[in-house]
Amino acid sequence: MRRKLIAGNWKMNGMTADGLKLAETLAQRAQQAADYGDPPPPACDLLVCPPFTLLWPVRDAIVGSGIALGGQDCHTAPSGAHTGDVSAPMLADIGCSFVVLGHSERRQNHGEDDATVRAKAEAALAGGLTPIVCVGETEAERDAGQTLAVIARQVEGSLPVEALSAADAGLVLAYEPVWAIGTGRTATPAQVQEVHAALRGQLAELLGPARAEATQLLYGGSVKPDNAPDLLALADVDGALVGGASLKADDFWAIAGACAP
Ligand SMILES: O=C[C@H](O)COP(=O)(O)O
Repeated sequence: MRRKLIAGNWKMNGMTADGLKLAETLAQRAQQAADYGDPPPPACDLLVCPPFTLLWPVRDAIVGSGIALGGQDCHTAPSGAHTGDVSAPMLADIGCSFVVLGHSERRQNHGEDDATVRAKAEAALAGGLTPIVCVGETEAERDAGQTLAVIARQVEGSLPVEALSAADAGLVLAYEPVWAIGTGRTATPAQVQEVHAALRGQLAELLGPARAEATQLLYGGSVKPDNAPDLLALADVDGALVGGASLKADDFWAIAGACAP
């Protein structure tokens, strides 16, 4: 049985006061749920991925709450002359256990291709982090009937298969249709399940059936409290990568609460 993961990708949002308030609110709720069962603890793991500037204060705000911390990107190298970059060991050092890689905004805005994403995922594994590798088709690709082919190509190119096999480590795969990110347009449950089932099948080919069954597949793209129950009930959806709604404690908590026990 795969436990669900609800991950908040704060993207480039939050000054110190905002980020701290959000993190403290989530931590208080998680603590209260764990201590008193009121509200009941969500039947999922929680993860927040703030911008680099907020990692330290958010780490301190959520310590002991059970909420995990993640970065939004990392470099392929562990250290060196890479101005403006942050490495996987640095993220691990500050308390991160996850890192989001290959998000479509990085692919589009920073020209990251599959090979780069794969190298970053290898670096993340070597640095002790669990990579959350993102894939997703554009609207034009979906309209052209290329969705499954595009996703398969991205997975083939982005997944650090050898490193995963060698390290016996895990990763999380996130399906994020580009046309659904930040648009308020969510993929239908049928569209999501079709892609996630294909992802599970491809993982079985690449990593073997047991690891494919154990790998968490997240959906991302305008996940909100009202659509979360239907999406999270799908057979091959093991959680959500939440953008905009993760910036509101009530919404993020409600999405987590939509995970069936
Ligand atoms: O990483 C998160 C995704 O890009 C989804 O963002 P969104 O929930 O604002 O659509």
